[in-house]
Amino acid sequence: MSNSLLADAGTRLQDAMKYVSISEDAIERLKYPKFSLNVSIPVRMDDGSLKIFQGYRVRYDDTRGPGKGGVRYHPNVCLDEVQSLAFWMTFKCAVLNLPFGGAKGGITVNPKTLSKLELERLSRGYIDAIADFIGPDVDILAPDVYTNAMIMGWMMDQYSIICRKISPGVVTGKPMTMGGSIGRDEATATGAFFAIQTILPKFEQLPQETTVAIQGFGKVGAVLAELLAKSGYKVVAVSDSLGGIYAKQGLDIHSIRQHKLSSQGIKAVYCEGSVCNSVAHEVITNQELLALDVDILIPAALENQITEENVNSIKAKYIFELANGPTTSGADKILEEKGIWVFPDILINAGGVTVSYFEWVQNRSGLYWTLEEVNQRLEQKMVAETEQIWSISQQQSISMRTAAYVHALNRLGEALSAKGTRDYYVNSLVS
Ligand SMILES: NC(=O)C1=CN([C@@H]2O[C@H](COP(=O)(O)OP(=O)(O)OC[C@H]3O[C@@H](n4cnc5c(N)ncnc54)[C@H](OP(=O)(O)O)[C@@H]3O)[C@@H](O)[C@H]2O)C=CC1
Ligand SMILES: O=C(O)CCC(=O)C(=O)O
Repeated sequence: MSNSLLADAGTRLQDAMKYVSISEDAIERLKYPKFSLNVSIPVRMDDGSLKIFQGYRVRYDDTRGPGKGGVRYHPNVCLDEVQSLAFWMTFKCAVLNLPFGGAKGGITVNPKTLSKLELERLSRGYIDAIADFIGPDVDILAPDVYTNAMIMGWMMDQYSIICRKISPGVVTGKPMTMGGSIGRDEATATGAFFAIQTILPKFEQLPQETTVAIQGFGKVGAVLAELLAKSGYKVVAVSDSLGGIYAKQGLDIHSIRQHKLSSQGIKAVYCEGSVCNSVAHEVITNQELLALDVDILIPAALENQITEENVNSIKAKYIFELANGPTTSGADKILEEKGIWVFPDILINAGGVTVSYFEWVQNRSGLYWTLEEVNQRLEQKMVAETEQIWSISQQQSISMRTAAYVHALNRLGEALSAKGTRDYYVNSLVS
């Protein structure tokens, strides 16, 4: 592990290693991504010019099943970030005991500058470039930052065209009309809600006495904000890429969400409006939001938000990580010393991939479930794994993050050892 974000992610492995009895060979294997692909994607722009975009797909590990993970469109996407996101997917799928390994993809692009047709050509071009390396039994895609069901639909369609057969199982988070699962759009937030509702009673923290600040008001942050507000929590601050708003008495999340959703711009894909201009409230920066004196802080945007530089300003009692990798390992240690509880990404945001798994199962069986069935199964899994990680944390006197890695490592170690030694030397699924 030589580069920074992945190296930082890897320190979590080192911390957890002390509490598991799996082979050194298995740990050594898990320190490196199994397979990283970097592609150039040519796109004919609306003005007739040709633009080349950089795309990535990383399959970090596929010992427990096909690679699984989202695709991010963002100007800062790079190989190091995608490898780190794929690392986290590996442990997340093991935490939830899903029959998947970890993968992730991305394109370096500001998608808000593209027209809908350019976005479609880019998405189809990405699949053309990586088609040999993905598949329903190889590596399965899904949405992440600035990608959505519409984009997943284009990707699934392009893969089906290339394979000359309808292949819904290659992508999850699709539109319902193309084999998507009911409940997937809200699943990451719903899963986090189930985990929060399992954890807070252990601290005798009641919803109506709990203030919440949420950074990021997209597919996961906005939905969780609304779920929490509906259940009596006081959501006092929310933010997006342009800044945030704060109201001591609590925000009207439903109206703010409606404002954001109704602000789809002329490009007709991304919301151009910000929470900042949705209602008349005190406007704050993202840094100010992180430092608010609230009970719960929920980072739901990007990685590296709580760092050694700003950690001492954090006043929340509990941090629930809805984003992937929002807390650096250095900041984590300081939060622990300060007695702030951190509930880790690989557990808290795992509801999305769990319902992606349900979607993949439904695609394979051809039988589609009701929202009640999806949410019942999601709740069962989130509550069971949250309780198990809580027990490990209490029994071993370790943080919830280290406990989550211990839980995942035990499952990964078992699978690696069941495979024997060949897998340590041969990338069997990579031709
Ligand atoms: N979607 C999923 O199923 C899952 C997502 N996650 C993780 O959750 C996080 C959010 O993903 P998702 O909601 O899907 O993404 P979206 O693209 O739907 O939303 C991202 C949100 O973050 C905001 N944002 C972007 N940059 C910043 C910034 N620098 N500071 C503050 N806010 C910012 C965006 O603002 P604006 O609206 O102004 O663009 C937007 O509100 C990511 O870390 C992702 O990896 C984890 C598991 C599953
Ligand atoms: O639904 C999925 O497959 C993965 C979602 C994702 O990218 C994530 O959990 O970070």
